[in-house]
Amino acid sequence: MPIHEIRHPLVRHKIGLMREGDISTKKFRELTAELGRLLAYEACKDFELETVTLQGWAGPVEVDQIKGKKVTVVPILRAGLGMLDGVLDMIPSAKVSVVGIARNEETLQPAPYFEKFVGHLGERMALIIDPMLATGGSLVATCDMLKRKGCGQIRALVLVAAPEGIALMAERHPDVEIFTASVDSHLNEQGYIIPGLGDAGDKIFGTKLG
Ligand SMILES: O=P(O)(O)OC[C@H]1O[C@H](OP(=O)(O)OP(=O)(O)O)[C@H](O)[C@@H]1O
Ligand SMILES: O=c1cc[nH]c(=O)[nH]1
Ligand SMILES: [Mg+2]
Repeated sequence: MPIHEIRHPLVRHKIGLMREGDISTKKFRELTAELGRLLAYEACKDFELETVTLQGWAGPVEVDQIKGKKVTVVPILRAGLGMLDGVLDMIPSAKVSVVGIARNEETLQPAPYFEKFVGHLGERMALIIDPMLATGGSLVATCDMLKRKGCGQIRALVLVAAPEGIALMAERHPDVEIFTASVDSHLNEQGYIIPGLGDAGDKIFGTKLG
């Protein structure tokens, strides 16, 4: 399963800024959207082009256009919503499918609670978005759902990935390519990524207690 850790300086800089312990909700949210944009840019870089002829200002001109690519972006609620606007800035014609999964904080198992997929998933590439790939349970469950609906082309965009989650995806969904701003060190006993970002959902929505 290919894992693409994007080493572009803008990505390295922005993911670094997100690690500041007392970062504001506003800043965390802005950086999440910006990195969503940059990861989407990378995830589309092998899309096929075709040449079409337009009437330009000085006569006919041949230009490149993306060849009939149908995409559905799949945010995993809640935290995945933080990346959605940035990804749609890059792929404005994409349809959006939504999956709700809550990770049980004791067992770390994913508990799906919502799904609403667009049609014709067999013809679309799914771009799953979620800031955090920790144990991998939530991403594996989302890929399971998409494949049950007939989706055969899946990519995942995550801000930070733990080796444990990458390994689970390699075992369960080796065909799914993952694009990330950082492969981090490990998970702590509570299943949080170290050094990581903390609880991304709480930071995006401002629900952190205390
Ligand atoms: O790889 P995993 O071990 O499954 O953990 C990662 C998941 O946990 C977080 O969501 P959470 O369940 O906390 O929900 P939230 O987005 O509503 O905060 C995160 O956004 C991922 O979806
Ligand atoms: O480090 C982690 C792990 C799961 N979910 C998060 O938001 N952060
Ligand atoms: Mg959370």
